[in-house]
Amino acid sequence: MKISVPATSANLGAGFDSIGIAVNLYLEIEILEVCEEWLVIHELGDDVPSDVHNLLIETALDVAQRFSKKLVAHKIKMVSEVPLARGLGSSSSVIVAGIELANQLAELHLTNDEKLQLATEIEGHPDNVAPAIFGNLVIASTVEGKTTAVQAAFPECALLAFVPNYELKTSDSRRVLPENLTYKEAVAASSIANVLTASLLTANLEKAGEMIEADRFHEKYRKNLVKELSILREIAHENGAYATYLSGAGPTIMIITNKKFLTELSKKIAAENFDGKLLQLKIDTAGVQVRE
Ligand SMILES: Nc1ncnc2c1ncn2[C@@H]1O[C@H](COP(=O)(O)OP(=O)(O)OP(=O)(O)O)[C@@H](O)[C@H]1O
Ligand SMILES: N[C@@H](CCO)C(=O)O
Repeated sequence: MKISVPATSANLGAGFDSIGIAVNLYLEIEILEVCEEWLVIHELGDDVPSDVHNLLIETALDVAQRFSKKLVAHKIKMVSEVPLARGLGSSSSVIVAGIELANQLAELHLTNDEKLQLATEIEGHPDNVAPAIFGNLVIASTVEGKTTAVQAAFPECALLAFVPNYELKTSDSRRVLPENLTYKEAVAASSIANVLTASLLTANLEKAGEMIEADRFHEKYRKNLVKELSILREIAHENGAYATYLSGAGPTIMIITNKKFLTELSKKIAAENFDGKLLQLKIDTAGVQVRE
């Protein structure tokens, strides 16, 4: 049996901790034979455990335990196209895969809403795990432990991601955020997020782009952590793009543009010779998938 989970790009600026999209890079796990001890075969480097301490197995065991079930240890093959700690939801992809692993092995028959509730409790916020489960665009809210989400189609466009050659852990990127916002600032920031959502749902990418870049929740606090952001945003503006935002906690920078500008925009960005990869991505509409 194989389980695949898409990468995700969270926040879209003003949708901080709430809005995310699924994109076409995948984590895939294959469940192989029963073993004495859990074994995860992967090529993700020495920092990613291959035993019971791998986040995949930790998540699956945690979920099984919540339903008073025991899982039999298996050998698992894990292959991931999702770069680690780059703002494309690598931890969420493995958490969603771990929930699905428990779901399949312990026959829990979880609904997507139940998977989302569990995934949000484990990840801490819903904006990556929700699109990883449902696919497409998801707008979600978690308040006092209860997660509510709405999935929708993302407007027709092209996505260009610049993935820098350095890691930025979500925990480090959250450390620079303020503890509190004033009431006035919170109202302003959430009103921008409301118009962003309405613009996305009415396929108005010009207005959505304005609202993405008007974010007041996180990018201004994080911009010094990702020096390429302001330069790429300027290039994107000069080349007709709708919006540029810090994908998740960064350092990946996502550009939303009309397909007709993609080639020229890619050339202009490549000319900057930044250390990293430029990826043309598409929206994944399927979310987590299980195949025999
Ligand atoms: N396939 C994997 N197997 C095991 N652990 C993983 C895997 N992918 C990611 N992780 C764990 O998640 C950590 C990265 O999580 P982090 O939240 O910092 O970044 P991210 O999820 O890639 O980015 P973001 O949440 O901003 O989109 C890795 O350092 C590793 O510990
Ligand atoms: N909303 C989260 C996404 C990364 O996990 C953040 O920006 O910190």
